[in-house]
Amino acid sequence: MIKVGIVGATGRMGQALIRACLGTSGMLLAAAVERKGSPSVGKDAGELTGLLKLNLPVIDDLAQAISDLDVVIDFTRPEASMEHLVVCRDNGKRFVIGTTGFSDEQKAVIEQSASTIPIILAPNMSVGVNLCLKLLEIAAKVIGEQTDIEIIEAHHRHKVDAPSGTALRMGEVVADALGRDLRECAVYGREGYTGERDRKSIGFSVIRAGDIVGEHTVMFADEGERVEIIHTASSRMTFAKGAMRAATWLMDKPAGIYDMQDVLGLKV
Ligand SMILES: NC(=O)C1=CN([C@@H]2O[C@H](COP(=O)(O)OP(=O)(O)OC[C@H]3O[C@@H](n4cnc5c(N)ncnc54)[C@H](OP(=O)(O)O)[C@@H]3O)[C@@H](O)[C@H]2O)C=CC1
Ligand SMILES: O=C(O)C1=N[C@H](C(=O)O)C[C@H](O)C1
Repeated sequence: MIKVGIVGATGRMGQALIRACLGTSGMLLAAAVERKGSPSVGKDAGELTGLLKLNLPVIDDLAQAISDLDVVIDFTRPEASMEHLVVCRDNGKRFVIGTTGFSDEQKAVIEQSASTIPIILAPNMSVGVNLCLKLLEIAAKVIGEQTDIEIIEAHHRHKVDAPSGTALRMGEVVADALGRDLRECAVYGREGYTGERDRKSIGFSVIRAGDIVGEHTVMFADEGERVEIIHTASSRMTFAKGAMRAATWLMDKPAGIYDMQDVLGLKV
């Protein structure tokens, strides 16, 4: 059995992760961790998820449980994930990170830690989004130079980072395929007298509303025709199942930094 620790256990993704873990044969939910001061600490992880009692109380310190875990899955906040990274690194444990919104400095620390432990860092663990990333690479190479490229994403009202990690990764994939640097060509929202569009720019538009799980559209617009690659997530279970697949895949991997393209064998 793979012994799994889930941090952010009572969050939107944490709840889906617990359900996915319990529904995956070969996996054992061995720890459910929340932030210090959370009202969930001490309550049963199964009952909090609306399931049967698991006799697994939510704890508030990953370090308490780490020696008993094979892999830690973290969908929380960048600052929290950075703390959990240190616990995993110091204890030689595999780490699956779904959190988004990291700074460049935080990403550099994650990459350094991957010289010691195996880490998966992926802004979107759904199979469909990762297939879309591959399709985007092809589309950018075929029609990217002649088209205007715009990325539109929509998420629920509680999301705290923008654009989404997925939208940014989509932008990076397209920019890389075209030999552009996203840091130089990205345009984040437009307002006022903007002037005409810079043909080499990649535009980002963000919607935050209601309970939208996650929608991403990448538009390649020419005169006379337009290609759109669209992904719509209708349930968080798609991300949670991807995280279980990632954790299982990581079990026999050496130290290093990986993403879902590695897990799904899409890197060629
Ligand atoms: N890679 C992927 O496929 C996906 C990634 N995400 C990303 O996952 C992250 C979480 O999203 P979501 O579940 O919607 O957010 P939520 O706010 O619902 O959940 C985050 C959870 O983390 C908890 N938390 C915060 N700090 C700590 C800490 N120090 N230790 C332990 N737990 C902590 C929060 O507790 P409290 O609420 O009490 O503060 C909360 O329960 C986001 O960055 C999101 O973008 C989301 C979906 C898919
Ligand atoms: O916060 C979310 O909900 C999601 N976040 C991820 C992101 O930022 O890309 C993935 C997914 O779209 C849901």
